[in-house]
Amino acid sequence: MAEPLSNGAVYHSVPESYVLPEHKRPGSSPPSCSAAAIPVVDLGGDDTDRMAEQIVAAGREFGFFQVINHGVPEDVMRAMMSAAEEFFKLPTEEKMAHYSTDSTKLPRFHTSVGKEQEQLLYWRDCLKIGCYPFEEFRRQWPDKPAGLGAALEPYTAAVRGVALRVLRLAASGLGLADEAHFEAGEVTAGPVIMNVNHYVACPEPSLTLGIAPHCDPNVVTVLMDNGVRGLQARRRHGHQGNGEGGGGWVDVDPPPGALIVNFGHQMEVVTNGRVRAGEHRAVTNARAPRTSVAAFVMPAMGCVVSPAPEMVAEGEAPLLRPYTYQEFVGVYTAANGDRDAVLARLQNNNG
Ligand SMILES: O=C(O)CCC(=O)C(=O)O
Ligand SMILES: [Fe+2]
Repeated sequence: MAEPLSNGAVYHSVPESYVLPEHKRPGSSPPSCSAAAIPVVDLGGDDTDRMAEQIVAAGREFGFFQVINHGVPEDVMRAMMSAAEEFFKLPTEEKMAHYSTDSTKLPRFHTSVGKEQEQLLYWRDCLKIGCYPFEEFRRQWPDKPAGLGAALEPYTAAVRGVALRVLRLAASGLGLADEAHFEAGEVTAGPVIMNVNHYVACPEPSLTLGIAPHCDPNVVTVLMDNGVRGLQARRRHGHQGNGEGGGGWVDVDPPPGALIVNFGHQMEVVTNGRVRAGEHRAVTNARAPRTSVAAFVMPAMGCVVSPAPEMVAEGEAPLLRPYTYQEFVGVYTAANGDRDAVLARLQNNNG
């Protein structure tokens, strides 16, 4: 079992098991130029056509954008972030009461990817929490830190609202017949699951990563961090639907109070590649601990995910073969979230 990094050990160098082979280290691909900043979409006001257009444009290029004037109250965000930070300061035995390498367990405290046997470790601890529906999950929420339970409900409700609003805007920007396409189907009918990620300061950030490059498995994720940078999004080159062609890494540097939104694999599938899943990774830093809270709006497990009819031109094949979300999760877990490996196993062979 790998020892969670936040359990109190002091690291003056990166232990061997965290040292990535050279081609996987954060500095091995060139950074994008600064002009490639992640778009900021203002959700205030009533110019919904502009918002929809910006969301679709950002979805094409990055699968990533930031939202301001999103309506999530500042105190709700602050309470969630302080509870998140407090969790990792708890005494080791209190955190370890939730520790598990069973990826189906909730809540679950783990480190790195969180599998039983990991040859190569990532510089991250994580508390995964089932959040919504509240009736299903509330009684399992950790009772420490004291503010966590009270913070989870308003925060989850608010960011789920932002996620659904973004999906309505995306549907309209894409020209889907039903603005509620994503709510009407089962692709947003599953739970909201949260990753509370924590990256302790790392003595040698060039040797390791907090999270390896991946796209989230779900349809849309809303994320906030504690103001310490570390999230990077990959700009995508190449033409639509082509799994290749990852560009450089761009720092996601949100303005104060902003939320970060990224589309997951299911968005790319529903739009048949017109909007991309945002590939991202987390780098570490030597100065300060970083905490991030990622809320995943999930499909129902039995959901058969397929492109919206309007997103498939005549003669065009769907990117992936039909699958249930349950099957997708199995493939995703086996591939450790690696984008190309996931897509290779679900590609449409008739296309
Ligand atoms: O810490 C971050 O900013 C990224 C977290 C993330 O990608 C995840 O939890 O899936
Ligand atoms: Fe992610």
